[in-house]
Amino acid sequence: MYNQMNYYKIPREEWRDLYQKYQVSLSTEELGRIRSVNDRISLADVQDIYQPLVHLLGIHLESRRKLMKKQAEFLGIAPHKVPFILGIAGSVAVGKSTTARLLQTLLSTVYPEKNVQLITTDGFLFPNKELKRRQIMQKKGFPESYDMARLLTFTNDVKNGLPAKAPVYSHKVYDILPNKFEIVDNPDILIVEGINVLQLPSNQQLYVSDFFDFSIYVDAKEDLIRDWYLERFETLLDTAFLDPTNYYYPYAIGDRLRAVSMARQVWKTINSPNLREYILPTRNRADLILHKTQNHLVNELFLRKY
Ligand SMILES: Nc1ncnc2c1ncn2[C@@H]1O[C@H](COP(=O)(O)OP(=O)(O)OP(=O)(O)O)[C@@H](O)[C@H]1O
Ligand SMILES: CC(C)(CO)[C@@H](O)C(=O)NCCC(=O)O
Repeated sequence: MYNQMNYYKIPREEWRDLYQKYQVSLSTEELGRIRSVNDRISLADVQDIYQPLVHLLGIHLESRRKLMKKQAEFLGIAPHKVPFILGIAGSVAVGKSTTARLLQTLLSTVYPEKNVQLITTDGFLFPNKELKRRQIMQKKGFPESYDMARLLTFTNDVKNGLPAKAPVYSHKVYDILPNKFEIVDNPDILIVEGINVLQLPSNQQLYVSDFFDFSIYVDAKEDLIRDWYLERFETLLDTAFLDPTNYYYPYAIGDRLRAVSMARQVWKTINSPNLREYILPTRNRADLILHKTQNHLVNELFLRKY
């Protein structure tokens, strides 16, 4: 373990051994659930990286619960449930949603009595129509393309125990789906995943992360992330092939090399500048940085000291 500013830098081999004695072996059924999140997830990573992480999250959950109880006693009010919110940040295509779904599965396995819900901030993008009206269609994912006020209200409602509705974005349609919502109601744990969760909205006084009890930044070298983006793009083409309503259909039936070169261009002109200018600068706000290398394997972790 090394000291690095306000983080402990922990190599994989050390992290793996930290909580060894608490590790539980997963049943075939549990492994099946993990496989259904993404069948390429390394089971060595599940055991060596994500299981200790769930243990650490358990420590935070418990201390948060105790603090809330003591604070209620101090105020002389009845203790009430305050959902624990876990934020997951990082670049487009770095693997936030895969990490989020994996943690949802593991947390639900370790704490079967807890209701663990998950949303992505993609749903808080303005619809394409509004992006066009504002002439920022080429800035999808940049801070100005999100309705951050709505995301803040949503997070505030969840913390206050109110049912909250999150709009839904579809990669397949490349737009917000009209009249479709995810309802978050009475969770014990809510995972909020998105490129912007550690950003400060320009015209607001609050960070979304003010509502977080723990935050994770998923990190990797940009060249690798770009490759993962391009690989995912090709997978999207493979599924879009038979569906003319799919946004990617024209690319799927056209020349493959041209389609991939178009995706490279999107990376270069949209997702890469967004990463460098707006996402990467939020990394140092995270409580934990998960650093990935080839094949999404985690090689080191940075845990905030205080
Ligand atoms: N742990 C992992 N093991 C193997 N493959 C992974 C892992 N995490 C992510 N991937 C793959 O990397 C690609 C990007 O992952 P994912 O869609 O989860 O990223 P994301 O950060 O949520 O992207 P976006 O911001 O665009 O929604 C996908 O093709 C996914 O299958
Ligand atoms: C929806 C976002 C912004 C974030 O997940 C991203 O996946 C995206 O669509 N970016 C716009 C450029 C592109 O098509 O990749």
